[in-house]
Amino acid sequence: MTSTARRSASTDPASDPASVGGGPGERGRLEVRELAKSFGAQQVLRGVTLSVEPGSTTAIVGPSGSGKTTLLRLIAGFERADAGMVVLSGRGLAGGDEWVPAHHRDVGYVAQDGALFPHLTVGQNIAFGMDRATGARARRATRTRVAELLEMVSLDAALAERRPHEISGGQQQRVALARALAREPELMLLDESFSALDAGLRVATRRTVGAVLRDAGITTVLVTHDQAEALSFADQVAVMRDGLLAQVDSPLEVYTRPVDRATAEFLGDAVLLEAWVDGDSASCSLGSVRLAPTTLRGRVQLMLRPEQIRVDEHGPIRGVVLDTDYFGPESTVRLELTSGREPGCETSTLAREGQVISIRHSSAFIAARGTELRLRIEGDAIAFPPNP
Ligand SMILES: Nc1ncnc2c1ncn2[C@@H]1O[C@H](COP(=O)(O)OP(=O)(O)OP(=O)(O)O)[C@@H](O)[C@H]1O
Repeated sequence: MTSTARRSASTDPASDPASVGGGPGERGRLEVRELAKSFGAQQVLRGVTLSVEPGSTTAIVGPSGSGKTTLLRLIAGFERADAGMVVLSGRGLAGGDEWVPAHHRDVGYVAQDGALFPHLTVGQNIAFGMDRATGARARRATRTRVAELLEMVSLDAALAERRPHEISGGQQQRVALARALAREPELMLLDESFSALDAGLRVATRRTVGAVLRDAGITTVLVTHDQAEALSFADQVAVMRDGLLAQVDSPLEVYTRPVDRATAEFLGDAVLLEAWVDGDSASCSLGSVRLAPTTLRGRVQLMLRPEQIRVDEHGPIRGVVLDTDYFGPESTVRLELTSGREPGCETSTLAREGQVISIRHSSAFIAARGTELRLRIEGDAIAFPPNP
């Protein structure tokens, strides 16, 4: 766990904005403390604490209805929390006696559909948030700034004269970002901002937007339900479940060291096996598997990512292909484990012929049903408490 995550997991509710994080001098530092919010009888946020370093990017992921958008709206100032506080650059925005309205928060917000004004041109949309310019010189300055902002988001300045329906969805999202950037916010909130785009455009737009925000040093919080997007876009991933953050860590840590089974399964496919801890390894149907550090003892549930189980002609584990799910560069192969370990290879007391596992495999070679493959495990497995 990173130091940021450890701080984020703290339950110490600070009441003085200036004492939170790095204090007033730290432009762009976001601190969210113990935020709670209910709608009627439904408690949607149950004490969310999160630190975002200045200029860094955090992705909030979680299942539908877990409270991601509500958290973002509280940070933006579109809703009031029942308890807790929001501090940006050492300035209390919400909590205690503090309340700064949304339009005074130095916070940019880009919605899923961009929410451009359809009756205004692209240029007018971008200029909307800028100071009202009067006089020829001020109008020229606005035009120059609009052109700069269009260039910043990799759009041709000629698009300024078009209306939103005359440009593509990806271009609309970039215009929405340019409009939000025009106000030079300290914090940018992206609410499912790439979800409406198709796969290729989505990756390209995400990359451009990410680079613009990083280069401008703007602290960014992205809400997404897309795990791959969160892992690739952010410096820090916050996994939300039932109104709480289950884990806040680097993308690598949350994926390879998830704190519990639900987090592991939410972030990607998981191979889960009954196992028995034996020192720093565990015995399971795949034999003896090295464990990531754990305090658990005895019976556990073991988690491996499918890509950790590799096809290797000298591997000690054998399985017969049941079927293959092809999806472009990779396939998921379902295998039934068979006996017949190599001499000298430890036989697990939990070894079970007939157990079915899924692995990920390069699609360059598609194994036909009935083929016997030999396998080995790469890296450490994670131990979770056993199923009750
Ligand atoms: N203004 C509101 N009034 C009543 N209930 C609300 C309101 N806003 C959100 N909710 C409820 O709060 C819960 C969390 O909603 P929220 O939009 O924060 O979840 P989410 O994690 O962003 O979900 P999704 O990924 O589907 O957008 C949902 O059950 C939702 O119906």
